[in-house]
Amino acid sequence: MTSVREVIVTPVAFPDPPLLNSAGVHQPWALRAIIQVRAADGSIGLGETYGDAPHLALLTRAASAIENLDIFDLAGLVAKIAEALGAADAPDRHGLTGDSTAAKTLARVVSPFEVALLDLQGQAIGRPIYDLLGGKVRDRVPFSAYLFYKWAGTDSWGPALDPAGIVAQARSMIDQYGFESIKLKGGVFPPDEEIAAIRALRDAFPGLPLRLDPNAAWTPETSIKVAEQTEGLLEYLEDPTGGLAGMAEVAALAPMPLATNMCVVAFADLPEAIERGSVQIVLADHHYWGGLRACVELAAICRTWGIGVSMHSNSHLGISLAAMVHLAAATPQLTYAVDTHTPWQSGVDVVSDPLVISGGAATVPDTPGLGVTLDEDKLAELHDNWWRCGIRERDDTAYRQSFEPDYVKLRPRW
Ligand SMILES: O=C([O-])C(=O)C[C@H](O)[C@@H](O)C(=O)[O-]
Ligand SMILES: [Mg+2]
Repeated sequence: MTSVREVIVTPVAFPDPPLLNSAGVHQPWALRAIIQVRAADGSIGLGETYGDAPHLALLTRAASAIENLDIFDLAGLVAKIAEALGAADAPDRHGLTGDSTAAKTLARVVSPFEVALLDLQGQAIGRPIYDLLGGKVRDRVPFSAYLFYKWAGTDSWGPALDPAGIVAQARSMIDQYGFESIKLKGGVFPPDEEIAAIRALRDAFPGLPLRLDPNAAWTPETSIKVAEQTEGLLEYLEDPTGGLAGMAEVAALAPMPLATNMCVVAFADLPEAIERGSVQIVLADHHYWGGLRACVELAAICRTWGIGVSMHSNSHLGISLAAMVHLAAATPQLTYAVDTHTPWQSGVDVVSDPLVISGGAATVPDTPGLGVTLDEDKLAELHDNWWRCGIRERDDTAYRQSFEPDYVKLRPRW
């Protein structure tokens, strides 16, 4: 038996551009936590997750609870962490991935440890993680260009505050990464301006599928109007409005499918969503669904009910990217290009061999486990950033208010 000898949780911070969304604007540093699980034979499994202080406190509790666990005992992993957390809940402040509950908090805490144990299992048997998830159905995982309205920052992207700026951002991102599908983060400007940006993208990139995601910034009435005005332009409309009832109202009239990473964010949300017909596509995200295997289960439920599967992203580094690629490789139902914030991270990473997105896709690694290696020097540097940056919790609203004191987070706003 190979068991867990030691677990190290390291908070890190890396520069993040001023990206706008319906909660406010990204702070200058994004927080993550890097998990290292050292097995008795000396091998190390890696995981990556959110780095907000309340989440970090729970990760630390979980880390001590799993010492001596068999690396193949994933049921034991969940049981031990559930026992360590009790009814703890650590909601985030932005609400961009829906409401928090104790069950979702448990899923969020379990996730990076599950990835790290799968990494160890893969190394132990000499197989890539996708083989532990059922096998690879694709060799390349396509990603989408994830566009944001943004302020000028210290980054090289420049501001994007109108349709021309968004088209220029798309062009530059597509030139660098070869993306063949585009998502625009909306909910920032009045809907007419965002519709104009979508039209400008359609004119500039005639063949590429487009998505718009205002993170529940609109009422159902506004959502229906936008859906009508973007008929034929969007592959899907993501979270136009909040809640399963509101989404169902929109879905009944929208000419395109509705997708979500806000109203179906846990298994408990699925029965009502299915009954109401609230969404046609669910964005899986192993970071809050409870890990890679939980997302495979989610995809199976979606297949049963004829719901499509796409994949969500937050600001992340190369361990999460590798985990997302293994999951996407092993999920036949995932037929949409995956979201990623990778282009916004300007090459900063904690791994020495990050997966590369080129030609719009990442090649699935066939090496044992996750297929990426921690760079101790980079980890130390990003951990030092965490000490220096002073940010302990993501708060897009407060950061925007530091520039615009009258700003309030409103959902819906329009
Ligand atoms: O698809 C989404 O809703 C997201 O990716 C949520 C993220 O937090 C995004 O809005 C962001 O990074 O601001
Ligand atoms: Mg979304």
